[in-house]
Parts: sequence; structure tokens; C-alpha cells
Amino acid sequence: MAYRYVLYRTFTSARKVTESVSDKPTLANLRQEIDAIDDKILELLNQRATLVMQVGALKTQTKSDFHVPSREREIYERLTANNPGPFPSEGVRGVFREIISASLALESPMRVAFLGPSATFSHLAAMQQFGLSAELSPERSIPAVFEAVQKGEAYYGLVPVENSTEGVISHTLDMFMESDLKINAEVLLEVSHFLLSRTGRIEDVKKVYSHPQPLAQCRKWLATNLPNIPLVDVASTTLAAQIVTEDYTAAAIASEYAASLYNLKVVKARIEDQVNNFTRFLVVGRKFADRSGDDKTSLMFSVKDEPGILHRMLVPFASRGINLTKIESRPLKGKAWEYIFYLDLSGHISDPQVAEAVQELSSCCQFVKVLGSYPRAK
Ligand SMILES: C=C(O[C@@H]1C=C(C(=O)O)C=C[C@H]1O)C(=O)O
Repeated sequence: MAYRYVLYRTFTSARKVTESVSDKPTLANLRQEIDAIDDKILELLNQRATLVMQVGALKTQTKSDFHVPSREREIYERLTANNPGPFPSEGVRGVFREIISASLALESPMRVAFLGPSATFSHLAAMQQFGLSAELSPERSIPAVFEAVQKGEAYYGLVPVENSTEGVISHTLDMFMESDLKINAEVLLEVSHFLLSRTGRIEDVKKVYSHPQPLAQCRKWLATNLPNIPLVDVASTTLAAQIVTEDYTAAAIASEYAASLYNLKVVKARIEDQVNNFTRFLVVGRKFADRSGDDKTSLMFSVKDEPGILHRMLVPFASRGINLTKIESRPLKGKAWEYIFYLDLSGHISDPQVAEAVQELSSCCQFVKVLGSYPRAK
């Protein structure tokens, strides 16, 4: 019923405006109306920017951080929940992400280090999370991303942590052994691979370049559609795209964004063997993130080697009904057969139940480190 009402309201109000211009809507009339609405949107955006600048001035006086992800999350949630349509809610989030990104840049462009080079999936994830007004800076390695944040050269760092088909990226998890940076957000990105070339014609392809992971994820498609064509491993999908710009007989497996960046044509879209291929990225910063109301907490700990320890380390969570969303173990360097555990759970470290469970866990651990509490990615 609500949906019908919305449709009725949308069409009746649109009709009224149309009638005021002409009885019969023409392309020119409709565009005139759109222009008038765009002018209003622009006026409102400027009113909003003035308020954001006032907030910035207040925050400078109180020496508080300008960027507040929990407030941004609240804005996205409220607007998508209240959106009557037909404008899609996914679009609402995208539009407001850019509005907020541009508002933050009014203060000073926010610098975010990511695992480069440009046009890789980490770059796409950084754009998805921070919008186009953030200053996105590619780094050569995962440790270099952490270092840029540690030194204050970047406000945040973004690194991949796991892929739904290839599993965990252990290099990122290992970084938390030495680094005290905190996880401030997680980003989920659907990974889709595109076959790109200069001509866009499959019959011209005599060689395929890519990073070993996309080559592995597209193995079946390649064997069926390009049998006997040499596959060449290179350091990144971006490098593959760059090589292809100079060779008409080569193709690269890379992102759709790489096609627009390097002016390549799409030979075939979405060639991954497994649909629903997602990569999860972590955003790291120097401080803990505030509670957003729907958060996850990541912990890292090592336990004493004794009977029943695996059971004991889970009891503090099970007894409080805390949901564990992931558990991973990694060998403790320099200590054969001793392990570090990584655990993700539902809730924020400021929730009394979560804080108590972590406290109880420490009684059976050699050490516990809270890596961060952050909004759950949707
Ligand atoms: C304006 C604020 O500061 C920043 C900008 C925001 C915005 O454009 O809405 C939201 C949160 C902050 O990252 C605020 O905290 O309200």
C-alpha cells in the first residue's frame, strides 16, 4: 500500500509541475523542469556546505577530528531508510558519499594511502569508501601503506584482507603483530574481471597478461575461450593494462576502471569463473572509531598451549551470546607450533558485554590486542 501511495504521489506531483509548463510534456519541457530542480539542488548543496564549514570551525576550536565516520554512517542509514523512491537507495548512498567527500575536502583533502598501483581493486575500494574528493595515494606494498599512516603522511590506509574465493591475505593480518594502527572500517567490493585490449576483438588476442590471482580466477573461461594462448604473470592488473596499450595482439585481465583509464576496449566483461567474488578491505587509522550502532570488533591473541584451551577461549563470547563472524589462526613467528588467533565478532568494544568478554578472554591468553571496532559493511 505504501508503495502505491508513493507512486501516486510521485506521479501526481510530477504532473502538476509539467502542467504548469505545458499541457503536453515535451522533451524540452521536461529538460527545463530538470534544470530547475538541478538549480535547487545546487543551491541546497551550497547551503549544506556553509553549515559543514561552520561545523569545521567549531571542531577546530575544540581540537576534535573533522572526519566522523559514525556520523556519516548515520546519514547514509537515515536517508536510505527514508527514501520513498523511485530514485534507487544504492544511488542515494553514492550521491551522499560524494557530497560528504567534497565537504571534507572543504576543510582539507583527506589523504588515503592504498595498496597501489592505480586502477587496482584496492583503488576502486578506496574510491567506494572515500569518494572522489579524497586524495588517494598509491603505495608499493602493504607495509608501505601502514607506514604512511603511522608517519601521519596519510590519514587512513586501505589494504585487502581476504577474498571470497582465494582466502585470507596473510600479509595484512601479520602487519598487526608489529603495528598499533586501528581498524576503522571494512569495505566489501565485488571483484569482476574484464578482458581488455586495443581492438576489443577476441580473434586479435595472442597473449593474455595479468596478476596471478585474476588469471587463476578466470582459468576456466580462458581454457574454454582462449585455449593455447600464453598467459603471462605480471605484478599487477594495472601493469597488464599498461603493457596492452602498446601491443595490439595482447589482452589484459583488469578492472573496468582500467579500461577507461588506459583507453582500452572491453573484449569480454565479467570473465571470472566464480560469480559473487568479493574482496574485503580494511581501513586503518591511528585512533579507534566511534560506535555506529552496527559494528564489528577485531581481536588478535595468543593462547597458552594446554588441553581444552580452544574451548576456553570461546566461552566468554558464547556465554554472552556474542556472535563470532570469523576466526583465523597464523603461526607465531620464531615459535614452532604456537599460533596467533584473529577473531571478528559482532559488537563494539565500548559495549559492556564485549568489553567483559575480552577481559575474560585475557585470563587464558598470553596477550590480547583489540585491533579496532568499526561499522559492519553492508
Ligand atoms: C559536518 C560534519 O563533519 C564531517 C562531514 C560530514 C558531512 O558532510 O555531513 C559528516 C561527518 C564528518 O565527517 C559533522 O560531523 O557533522
